[in-house]
Amino acid sequence: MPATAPKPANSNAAPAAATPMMAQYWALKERAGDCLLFYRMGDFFELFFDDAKAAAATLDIALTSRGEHGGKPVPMCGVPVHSAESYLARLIKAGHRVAIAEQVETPAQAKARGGSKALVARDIVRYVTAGTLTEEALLEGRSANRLAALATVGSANEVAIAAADISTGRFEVVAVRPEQVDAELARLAPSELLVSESADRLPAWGARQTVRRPQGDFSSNAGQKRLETLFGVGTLDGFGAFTRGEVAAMGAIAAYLDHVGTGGAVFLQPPQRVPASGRMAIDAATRESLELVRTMAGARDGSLLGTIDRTVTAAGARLLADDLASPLTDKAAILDRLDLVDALARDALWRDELRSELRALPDAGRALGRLVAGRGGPRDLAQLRDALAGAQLLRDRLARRPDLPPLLARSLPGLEGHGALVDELARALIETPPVDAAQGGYIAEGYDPELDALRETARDGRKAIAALEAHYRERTGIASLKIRHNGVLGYHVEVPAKHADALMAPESGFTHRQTLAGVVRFNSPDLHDAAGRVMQAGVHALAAEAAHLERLTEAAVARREDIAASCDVLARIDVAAALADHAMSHNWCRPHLADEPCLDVTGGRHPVVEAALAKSGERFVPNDVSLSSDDRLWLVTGPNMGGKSTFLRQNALIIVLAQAGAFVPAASARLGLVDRLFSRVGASDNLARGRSTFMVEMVETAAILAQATPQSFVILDEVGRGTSTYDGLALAWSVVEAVHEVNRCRCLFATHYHELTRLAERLNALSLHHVRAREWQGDLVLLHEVAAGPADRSYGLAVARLAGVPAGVVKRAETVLAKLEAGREATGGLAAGLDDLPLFAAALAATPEAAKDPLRDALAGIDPDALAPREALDALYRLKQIMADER
Ligand SMILES: Nc1ncnc2c1ncn2[C@@H]1O[C@H](COP(=O)(O)OP(=O)(O)OP(=O)(O)O)[C@@H](O)[C@H]1O
Repeated sequence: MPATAPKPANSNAAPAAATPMMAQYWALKERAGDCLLFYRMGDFFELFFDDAKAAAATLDIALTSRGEHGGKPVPMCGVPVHSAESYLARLIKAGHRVAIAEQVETPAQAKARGGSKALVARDIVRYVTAGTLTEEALLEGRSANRLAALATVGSANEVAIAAADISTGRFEVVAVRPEQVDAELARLAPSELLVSESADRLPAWGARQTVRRPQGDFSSNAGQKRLETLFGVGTLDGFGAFTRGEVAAMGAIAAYLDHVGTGGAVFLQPPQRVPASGRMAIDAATRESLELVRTMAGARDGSLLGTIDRTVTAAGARLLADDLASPLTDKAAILDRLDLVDALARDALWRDELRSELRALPDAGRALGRLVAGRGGPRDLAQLRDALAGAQLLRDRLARRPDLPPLLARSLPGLEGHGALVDELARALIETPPVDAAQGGYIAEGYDPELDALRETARDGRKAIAALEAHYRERTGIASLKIRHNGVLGYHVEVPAKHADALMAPESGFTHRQTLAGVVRFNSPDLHDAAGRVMQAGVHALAAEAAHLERLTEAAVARREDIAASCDVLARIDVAAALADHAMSHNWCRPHLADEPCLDVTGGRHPVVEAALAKSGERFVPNDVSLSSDDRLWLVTGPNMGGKSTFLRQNALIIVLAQAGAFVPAASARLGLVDRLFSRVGASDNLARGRSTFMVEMVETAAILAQATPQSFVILDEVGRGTSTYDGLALAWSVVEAVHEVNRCRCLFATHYHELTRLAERLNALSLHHVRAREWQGDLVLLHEVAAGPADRSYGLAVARLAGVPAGVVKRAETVLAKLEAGREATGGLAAGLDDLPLFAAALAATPEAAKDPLRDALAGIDPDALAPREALDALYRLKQIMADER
């Protein structure tokens, strides 16, 4: 949902009657565009007009008004600056973007500049947007937070997507075909997506925020320069050979980061090209229906990820989400991961040890992101210190182990080399420094003798002040005399009002400062001196600490790429150990990768359904599957609620897990690598995208038929049920035939159309299976067991009875059913006559689809008599362009 805060009526120019403040507000609002404008007023950020209404509604705070505009009160709301972060978090979550307008001079400076009435200058110093957050409070630790940009270059055939997670610096780019855009965006799931304002179509996949940016941001030439500056290199060649589209997409990210940070640094690692070929293609609809990392409702809990995630670090959790979202197709890479999980699965002691070490490590990746962005503090440096020290210890212990799995052995060097930085940070910082540097006190004693001396002076001064208090009590005889400190007066002497007279006397040595209801406050020359020493030493100490902080931050930032590499290794170990741990406690097995397209699973389970059943003490019934090139399409029938969908999905999930390099929920599993995975399960309404259920079903089915290869795996659940019986059956029939004859992929097809079972006689690689059920003493018992052969009947009425449909209605349905079945026997039923159909392949051959020829089509669409000369010339140019595009 993009933020929509329309500008006030005539925002381009303030009306003559506008106050200077409103004029300034409008100028800033004009620049903020559709972002909510946080306008700094003293200790508050204030919002006006529609911004105020939108923010007040989202934040549930009071909407008031300030002054008038055009005779009407100006709506206003405000949030305190010190707690602005939590309000920002809620606004961002609700889909808004926010522009922060700060005061950029002090009132004194304003006065010096423009006299006593001058307005303090304000400027937008930063934009807070979903994709560009680095604040810990605003981020979900266990999820990646990506900003993506979609660029199309030249002929629309080159599309590239760049994605950056600036909280960790990960920066990737992928070139895709236009039809892959949605799948790729669904994999990346960016929280903010940039598209050019000249793009004529937005991708169907909806980011939480889609932001249109100027066309110039997507220019590949400008992009190249921006990226070279960002990375401080003379050429991008060192990072890889990028296409123009890729450079344009990455450049758009760099331009946006410039825009939102207005100059602030961001942390991006050198971009990595993600080859579309090394990963399993999973389209957006399939991801959604399999609920890999989010449920259909958008929650992590209840997804595959939420169910199996046992990682102990936030970076591990983020990597596991990435792994599940993008399973591999490279056998060697999968085996590498599996070997590591296997080794950790076999050695529980080692696994536990590693996991407890990892658990103790802070999230160094995000701490580094904040430091690079200039928003880091002493606590972030301490997190780096602890994480990197931990990484080194881990490396040393791992290096001593014999038989390290190859992936781990190769990764070890990535954990080293931080010794000098860790030593420096260890000497410089106290054990647990504060998040914020403002109060000081984070640099350790003994690190800097000058700082120690300043602190000593301050301490001595405070001691002297304490001594003065005792001395004054004695001298005045007032036992309740106290020396206090506050922000306005600094150190002062305070006595109850009844004793004040003694100190008021001119010869007392005290100077009156303030009289309050019960107490009177004084100063004295000695106190003034001591306080001055304390204050001066304090100011100098703070400055010295700040200088150290800056230097240490620079030292850490200089090593950012090595630090990020170490974080990646730690995350990989965490993921493998977590998967091993889950596998062992749930009896999962290591999958075997075969060279031929097959899927042999014994005792397979659906991890999410199994976990849900376990909560209510129920047992999941494991099921087998065995697909090969001779028997690659299983038609699964059986009663509603019998477990068909569950069976289909569990096999898709087993494939995803196996190719992500994880163990799988089965007693044994063997599979040939899957290049593309498709799932069309259930007819969930997709009214949000403006298509009817049946339309969605057909669009997705069309995608499967167009793209599935013999290496693909497809699950189809009740295709055709969204339309009339005859249309549905006819479509289901021809889809099964096409999958069998043309796509030739492995496929599980669940259906209620009993008539489809006749296909088994005609299609030799198709076999019939059913989920078992029994009626016992009038009740339906669902066994959830998959068995060979077709279902004997559909049990629809028994399920209706089970669901509590009134007995009278079920009884009536039984009468109707008996009539229908009698009719079926007489006429041959729904599928009567299908036996005479020619085979699918033969039918296809008889109606070859005319080869597409856009030039011919365009020419056919032109009526020369109806064209003016100018239009005829345009038409000629169009034809030339079509020809050029085709080459
Ligand atoms: N193997 C199993 N073991 C135990 N319970 C199961 C199993 N499979 C499914 N179930 C239970 O049965 C319920 C229904 O399963 P599922 O949705 O897969 O049935 P279905 O046959 O696809 O139904 P419909 O035809 O109505 O879509 C599940 O929510 C689960 O509680």
